[in-house]
Amino acid sequence: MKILAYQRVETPVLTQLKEQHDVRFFKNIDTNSDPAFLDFLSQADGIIGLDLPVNQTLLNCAPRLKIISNVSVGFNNLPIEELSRRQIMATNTPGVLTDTVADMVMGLIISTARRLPELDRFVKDGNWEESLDSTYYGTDVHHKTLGIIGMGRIGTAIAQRAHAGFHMDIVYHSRTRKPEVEQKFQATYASLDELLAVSDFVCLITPLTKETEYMIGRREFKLMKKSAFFINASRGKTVVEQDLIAALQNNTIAGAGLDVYEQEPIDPSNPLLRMDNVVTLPHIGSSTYETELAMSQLAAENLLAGLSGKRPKNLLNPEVWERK
Ligand SMILES: NC(=O)C1=CN([C@@H]2O[C@H](COP(=O)(O)OP(=O)(O)OC[C@H]3O[C@@H](n4cnc5c(N)ncnc54)[C@H](OP(=O)(O)O)[C@@H]3O)[C@@H](O)[C@H]2O)C=CC1
Ligand SMILES: O=CC(=O)O
Repeated sequence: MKILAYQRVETPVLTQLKEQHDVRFFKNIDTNSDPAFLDFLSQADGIIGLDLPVNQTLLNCAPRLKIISNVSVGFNNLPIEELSRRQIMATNTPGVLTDTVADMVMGLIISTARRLPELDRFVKDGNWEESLDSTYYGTDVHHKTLGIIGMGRIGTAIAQRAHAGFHMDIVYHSRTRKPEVEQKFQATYASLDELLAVSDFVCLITPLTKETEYMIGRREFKLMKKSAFFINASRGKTVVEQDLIAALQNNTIAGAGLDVYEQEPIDPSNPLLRMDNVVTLPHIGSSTYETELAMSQLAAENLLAGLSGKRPKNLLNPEVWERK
């Protein structure tokens, strides 16, 4: 089988795949014009990789394609209906990254509230010359109210940490109520507007879909407390980034902790990069040695199952399988 690997597949997994199949790895290329990529795509039976922007044009260049296996839980890069129409399977990697991403979100909350990166820079720049005054104080995290938008796998793992470790009050908004989460973590369900109004930390961790695209903008920032911190680990396009920048510039909210952006990698001229009250991470929610390896392994299992006529464990479009 010919397998196209894109952007991120961990080396041990790539090596294993290469033992059985004809595998080509592509990184940092233009998927619209790179001749070697387009040539291999025209023969590819399967694709494995991170965030390949899949559209009609790309699919028209891939007549043999049977499966696209994302090395991520998010799959907003895949046009699922179009893939189904073409009888191409799509898979993702849910679960194996849940705890790692939740840990990172707690890190973002604490870093933002306690100003850790800013104060780290302060010390390293040689500015710590006397005992610090209130200019450098942070904000408590423990016993505050955490609003989680998107109470799925990762949202639940964040709630567990915040409840058990930090004694936070959990308020959440999701498409459906989660009785188990409410009972286990004493979480309260709220409308989006209610959540925004009561939360000290607003944490966004939904998938990017037609419904969640730009769900947080000027109106929503205005509903938040002036002292609130906004944390986004979902996808950049769930937020109107210009409105976030304005909310931070106008002190509509107190700060933000971000792992995702409208444009990734972020443009160096983006004003978010020059704000001390904003912690900016380079989309590293799942990026630990253990978890990236587990994601690549799961993605490879999904890919190999699909290519050998078995039902992949994490099939996103079961209709393709049912029509076989
Ligand atoms: N920064 C990073 O590195 C990472 C980011 N992510 C992002 O996190 C997302 C969530 O992952 P995961 O928790 O595993 O996914 P899940 O599918 O388990 O959870 C998603 C949750 O979002 C809720 N949701 C969906 N649409 C809406 C909506 N319109 N309004 C409110 N809530 C909504 C769902 O509600 P319901 O249960 O009611 O359907 C569900 O509870 C990924 O899709 C990805 O975009 C993931 C991993 C790493
Ligand atoms: O952003 C990462 C993912 O797994 O989704």
